[in-house]
This record gives sequence, C-alpha cells and structure tokens, in this order.
Amino acid sequence: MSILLPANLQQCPSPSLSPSTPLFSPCPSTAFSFGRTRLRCLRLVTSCVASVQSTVANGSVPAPAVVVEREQIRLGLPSKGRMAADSIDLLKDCQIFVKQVNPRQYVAQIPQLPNTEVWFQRPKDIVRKLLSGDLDLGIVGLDTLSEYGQENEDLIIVHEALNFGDCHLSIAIPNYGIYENINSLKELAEMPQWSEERPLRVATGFTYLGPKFMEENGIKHVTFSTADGALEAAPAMGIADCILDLVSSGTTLKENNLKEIEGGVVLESQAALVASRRALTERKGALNTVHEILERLEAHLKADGQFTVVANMRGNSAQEVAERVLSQPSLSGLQGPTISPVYCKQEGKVSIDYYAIVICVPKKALYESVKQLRAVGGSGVLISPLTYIFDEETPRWGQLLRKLKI
Ligand SMILES: Nc1ncnc2c1ncn2[C@@H]1O[C@H](COP(=O)(O)OP(=O)(O)OP(=O)(O)O)[C@@H](O)[C@H]1O
Ligand SMILES: O=P(O)(O)OC[C@H]1O[C@H](OP(=O)(O)OP(=O)(O)O)[C@H](O)[C@@H]1O
Ligand SMILES: [Mg+2]
Repeated sequence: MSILLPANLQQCPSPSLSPSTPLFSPCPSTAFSFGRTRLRCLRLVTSCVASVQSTVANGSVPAPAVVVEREQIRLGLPSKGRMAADSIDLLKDCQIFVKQVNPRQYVAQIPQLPNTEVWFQRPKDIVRKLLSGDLDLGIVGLDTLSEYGQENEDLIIVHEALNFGDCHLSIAIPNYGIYENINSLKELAEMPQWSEERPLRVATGFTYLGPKFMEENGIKHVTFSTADGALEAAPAMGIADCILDLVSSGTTLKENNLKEIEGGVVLESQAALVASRRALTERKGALNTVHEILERLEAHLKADGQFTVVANMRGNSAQEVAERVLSQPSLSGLQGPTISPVYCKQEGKVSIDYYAIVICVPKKALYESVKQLRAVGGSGVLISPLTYIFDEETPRWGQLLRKLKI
C-alpha cells in the first residue's frame, strides 16, 4: 500500500490559533494523518476534486490467493469502544456465551460453537482482517464496513440490522455566521466562497467515504483533513468549514454549534454481521457456523420486537371468535391467531363459553392491540415477553446463499 497524496501538495505557513482567527482563513492549517506519518500544516491546493483512491489510513487489503488452512472458524468482535459490550450482550441473548477470562485477553471460546473462536479486534481491523483472511466472520458497524471494506466483493453482509450501534454518517456545518441560512448540501456547494484556490474544507475520519460522497454529488472544490476524534471542534478552531462524522443523539453537534443539512447524510449505520465470501465458500464448517449464528440472531431479534398476548373471549365457536379477532387490523399475529376452547365446569357440566386467543403483537402496537381486543370482547389480557421466534427458515439464509451463488 502506498500513501496517495496529490502531486501538488504545497506547504503553507503555520496557522494562527488566536481566538480571532477568521473562520475563512485564506491559508488554513490541516493535519493529514496517514498511519504513523503525520504531515502537519500541509494544504492541498489544486486537487479539489475528491479522490476515491485508497490510502494507508483506510486502504483495503486484497483477499489472499488461497484460504489458509486452520481448524477453527474465527469470529471478530470489537475489542473496545461502544460496540464491544453490546456485541457480547447480543450473542448472550442468543444463548451464545463468549468466555473471555479477562478483558485484556484477545481470544475467547464459545462453548456452544466448539469449532469457533472469538478474536477481539478494533472494528476497522475486523474489516481489514476479514479481507486478509485472518478472520472469517465479524460484527462491525456498517459505517466501518463501508469505509474500510471499500465495496470489496469478498465482504458479505449476513445480517445488516443487529439493532445496536445506530448512528448515521452526516455532513454538519456551523449554525452561525455565513452558514446561518444554509440548510442543504446544494446550498452549501453553491456558496460563492468555494473555488479551486479556496476549496470547502471538510474534517473527517472517513477519508474514503467522504471524497466518494462529494464526488458523487458533483462537489468539485473540496478538500479533506483528518483527525482521530473530537472533529466537531474543527470548524470553530478554523481548521475546517464543515465536518463529516457519525451522529447518533445529535448532542455533540448541538454542543458545538453545528447542524446537519438536507442531502448531507452519507449512510445510515448500525451493527452488522459480516463474513468473508472466501471463508464461507472455501473454509470447512464456516457455512454451518454462520447458519447457526444467523438462525439464533434472527430468532432473538425477531422476538425482541414482539409481545405474546393471551386473552379470553366469549363466543359460540372458534371460527366465530377468529372472525371477530381478524376484523381488527392489529390482531392478526405473525400467521394468524391461535384459538383454543376454554373448558369450564358449571353445576357438574363441562361447557365451552370462552376461547383463549394467543397472538404476537409488535411492541410498538401494544396498547392499540389491547384496545382492539377489548373492542371485540376480549377480557383478562395477559402480556408476556417473547424470547425467540424460529421461522421455518430465516429469509436472510436464502439471501446469503444467493449472494454466494450456491
Ligand atoms: N455516537 C454513536 N452512537 C452510536 N453508535 C456509534 C456512535 N459513534 C459510533 N458508533 C458506532 O460504533 C462504532 C464504534 O465506534 P467507537 O467510537 O466505539 O469506536 P471508534 O470511533 O472506531 O474508535 P475511537 O472512538 O476509540 O477512536 C462506529 O463505527 C459506529 O458504527
Ligand atoms: O450524536 P452523538 O450521540 O452526540 O454522538 C456523536 C459522537 O459520537 C462519536 O464520537 P465518540 O464518542 O466515539 O468520540 P470520538 O470522537 O473520540 O470517536 C462521533 O464521532 C461523534 O463525535
Ligand atoms: Mg468514536
């Protein structure tokens, strides 16, 4: 891999960091950090057209020619950061227990999957190691996958919505000064301030996706600087005009007087299960392992959004009760209501006056469903959590086989 810098990289004087530094300093400072090389106070002057080439900072690794033989399937999990605990917790919820003796131990076993070992790595390294063949499966954010995977065909998304790590990658600009009335990417691009000599300066850790997005949106006069964190400070420091970073609650933007703009969202992200195509097609046992993990994930995630609702309903027959229940839009359950007779003994005689109905209801629609049940004569409504829903086959399994062309 090589560091790809525009040929016409020029040096500029050190910046003034005084509070009076204008937002539009004519010769601003940027710091490009590529691996261990830190090039300070360099300014890209003519290469304002976004470059989509690989860099050392995020360069994708070509898949190896052969799959190296080994006994174990390797699953990469985030070793630190906000995704680490959530990944382990999700697997635990699927009855997959990762046995990590202490947090500094970077390899762990899973008793439920004896042919699989866990390797804890930084999210970006999980993507790199999937590409190099050192990992077979991994859990990472879709943002990290896109940034470091760079659409490499060896990377396959097995489950794209693991229900944690929700955030989006978005452009944010100051909400003051010359940006006060700028509310869209188009308006930002059309500001007269940007030229070949004075491009729009974007601070971002996403040095692949950032330039690609700008190029796709036809924004020509743009240049990028990068840093490892706290990017939201860059505009106020006079280092950049805008930032491209992850947003979740929006608090960090708000606290730094920044705002998002229409058309400025590069991607929506959450945690995903990713695999190496080579591993799935060529490594013995990998496909079986991914099938089991996928089934467990789907069963848990599907159930996680639902409640089981049990209610008694007076009626003359199961058919008649079913017709009443199905007249309500929120009561059809996953396939339809299960209806069973409730046998009561009165004065020595067994009779059926009630039917018990069981349905699954989306958590979001809970109260609406209770109201609808009452409206058709339901009483004694019991609600309990659902733990797993195993379908006949998970739809994502079929999709995976199609992606693998098997
Ligand atoms: N504010 C956020 N809210 C929710 N998820 C986020 C947020 N920021 C990042 N993420 C998700 O979590 C992943 C890991 O982010 P995290 O901040 O833990 O590590 P990192 O940014 O890679 O490393 P570091 O911040 O230590 O340099 C991101 O790739 C993204 O998918
Ligand atoms: O919208 P919010 O909920 O405020 O979250 C957004 C912030 O979270 C991430 O930073 P992180 O906490 O990972 O710190 P970092 O800059 O050191 O990576 C991201 O880079 C934003 O700065
Ligand atoms: Mg972070």
